[in-house]
Amino acid sequence: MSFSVLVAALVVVVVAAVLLWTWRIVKWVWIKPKMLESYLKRQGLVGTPYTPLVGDIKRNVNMMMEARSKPINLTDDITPRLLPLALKMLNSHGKTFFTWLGPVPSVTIMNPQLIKEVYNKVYDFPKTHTFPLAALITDGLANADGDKWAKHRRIINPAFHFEKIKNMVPAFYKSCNDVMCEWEKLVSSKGSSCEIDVWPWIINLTGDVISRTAFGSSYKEGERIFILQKELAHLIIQVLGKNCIPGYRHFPTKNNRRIKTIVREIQGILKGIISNRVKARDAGEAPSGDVLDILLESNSGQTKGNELTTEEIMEECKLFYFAGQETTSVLLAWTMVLLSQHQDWQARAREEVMQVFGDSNPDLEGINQLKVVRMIIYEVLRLYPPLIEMNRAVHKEIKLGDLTLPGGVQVHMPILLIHRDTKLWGNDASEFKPERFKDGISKATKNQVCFLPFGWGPRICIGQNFALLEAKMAMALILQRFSFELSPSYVHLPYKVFTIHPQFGAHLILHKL
Ligand code: HEM
Repeated sequence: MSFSVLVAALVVVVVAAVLLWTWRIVKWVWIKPKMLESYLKRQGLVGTPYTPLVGDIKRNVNMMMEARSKPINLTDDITPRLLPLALKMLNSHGKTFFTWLGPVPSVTIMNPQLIKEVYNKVYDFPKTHTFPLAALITDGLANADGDKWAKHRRIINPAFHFEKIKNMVPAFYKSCNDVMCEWEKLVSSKGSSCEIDVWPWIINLTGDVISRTAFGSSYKEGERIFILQKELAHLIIQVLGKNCIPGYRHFPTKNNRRIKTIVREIQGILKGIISNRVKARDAGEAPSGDVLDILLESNSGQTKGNELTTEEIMEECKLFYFAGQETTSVLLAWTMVLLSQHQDWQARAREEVMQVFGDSNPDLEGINQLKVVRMIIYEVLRLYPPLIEMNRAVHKEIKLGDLTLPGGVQVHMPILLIHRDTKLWGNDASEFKPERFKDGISKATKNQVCFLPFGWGPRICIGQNFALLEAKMAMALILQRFSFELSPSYVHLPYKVFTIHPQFGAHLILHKL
């Protein structure tokens, strides 16, 4: 073959490859989104106009930035700050519409019947995997789908049975009590009251609880994971904004390099903890009853080939840190802020705690009797759900109520808007009224699927009993020892990181009782 023929062949191959890639990109960025858009519009659905590649990401960020630039009062509606685009669409087009997550149409639903269907059909509506980087902290059960999810859930379930969690109450007490003692020292150093930003303390408290309950005897190594996970989450949030730049997470930037180093270090620590535990089990040493032990026990009871690998157990342990710590800390922070604002409810909750425990240490039996505290926690979860929205993917055409959803779209459930929907909760939906939960969740919701702080259906939060017990223990101890109010320096700025954080902390004035 002559040289010129070789060059011509090469040129043909290169041109074909360029054409193929151009076609793929055009299809991804324009043809497919427009086909999906007309499919949805033919069914009468209204949506935002499609902007190639970025969709509504930029619009949403701009709206959020604008909302964030204006300070709000504690009594103001927080939804325009947190879900501005969904709220605007809801107000102008009703409860079902679509917006764009990049080139993917995201169909918002708020009807409890449809929501129930989506949550129940876990195989038809899997997780979305929109942000691959987020999987570095939330992989494992929360990110798995289909049979893999079912297998992991079956093996992990025993670790979160109430029977097991109740044995962790002393660990909850220890972590909460340590923080109370530190607050007492701070308050005493200033007389009988003192301003404290309780937010960082609460983050450490919940991290400490997970280190103790998940890794018991390996608590110190667990603490190091907690510190690294915190840094990792912070770095990932910075990179998420650049998600629409293809391959950005692989660029050798300072952030990306640090992310890789942290991931390696966490994996090294976890591998060490797990292999030491496996050795201890093999040597017949008594298990310590922490989450890891129960998980290993459940795993060893599986038939050959059905167990989780060490890598999979490591992923689950990482997830417990993030899922358990991030969510419970925001629940506690908003509970303290709202009880500072609603002093009448703070007094009622304290009265109940004092009636049940007096000056004694809170225990499981007493915690189960705390009805007012439970009502307050539910109401905080309704008004400030740590996860304000949830998404599911649609891979192949499926009916959902009267809609037919094509493969390639997503379903979006705006939990925060559903929790404040006056049609579902009454005209006082935006008010803090814990009494709506006095006869339990089913009465408050009139048996509709509209109270979703922990999700719903087979994938409902595996750690909800754990979180509620921990939150009640923390609140019982706080109410027993302190009264609290908002400090003049408190600025009410709820903003979304993964969950809703108090942007400038939670500055409260604590009075020693
Ligand atoms: C106030 C505290 C908490 C809240 C509000 C919360 C919320 C949620 C929600 C909404 C989901 C479902 C997500 C979805 O369907 O897409 C979920 C799942 C999950 N949560 Fe929680 N969570 C909390 C505490 C915890 C704790 C303490 C743990 C563990 C220590 C935990 C572990 C998990 C796991 C592993 C999943 C995935 C379950 C599955 O997909 O089968 N969570 N959580």
